[in-house]
Amino acid sequence: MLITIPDLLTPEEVAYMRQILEGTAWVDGRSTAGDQAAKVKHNLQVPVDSPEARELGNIVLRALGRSPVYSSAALPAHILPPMFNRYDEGMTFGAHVDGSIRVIPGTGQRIRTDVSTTVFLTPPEDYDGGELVVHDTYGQHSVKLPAGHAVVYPATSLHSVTPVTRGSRWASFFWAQSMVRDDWRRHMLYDLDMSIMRIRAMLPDDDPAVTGITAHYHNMIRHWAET
Ligand SMILES: O=C(O)CCC(=O)C(=O)O
Ligand SMILES: [Fe+2]
Repeated sequence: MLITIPDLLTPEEVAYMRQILEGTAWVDGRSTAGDQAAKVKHNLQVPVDSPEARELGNIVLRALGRSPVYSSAALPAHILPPMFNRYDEGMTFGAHVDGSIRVIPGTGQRIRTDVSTTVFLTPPEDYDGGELVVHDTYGQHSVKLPAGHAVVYPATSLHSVTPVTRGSRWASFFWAQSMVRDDWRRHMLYDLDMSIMRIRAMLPDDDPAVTGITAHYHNMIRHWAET
């Protein structure tokens, strides 16, 4: 399941983040990649433990907290500190699967990466190439979104970023461990939640159809969630 979240960040947040990122030190992105990914990874990143990454990461986390769509799609139990990357002309990230377990810097806590997110920070007209391509059982999905928009996809999928041929593509990316580790179950819960919202727009909240389907949603979560 691939879900886009329009306007996760406000234009002011994007502008502020870009201004801070302009002045930060960028390092080779291979520093945080596993063996296979490192061989196909050619980008730059802000060091995870830098003050800038922490401050900007908190802005992203606050934005996620405002997004019912992110909560419903990811059902996050833990979110890793958001990271920041850029692809200048000629940079790319070949096909890879993200490492399944990551450690939260500083705490040593291990997180299972179930859900991946990219938040675009550069307007699409400012660069060519740089599409995020996600492979799933239905084929390949190419994603390039306006600045401030996010895409959420299963960390289990093979994905890549096509070479940037003009300009520079900046983004925030991060992983969450979901309360529901199985992508198909998360997908069903997300579809059900969206249907409940549509039904609630048509019927009063005390209608037995609304209470019944809402109870069913919560009982499925109770059945499947690990907290
Ligand atoms: O830049 C992106 O959109 C994705 C980055 C990525 O796949 C990764 O760092 O593992
Ligand atoms: Fe990745």
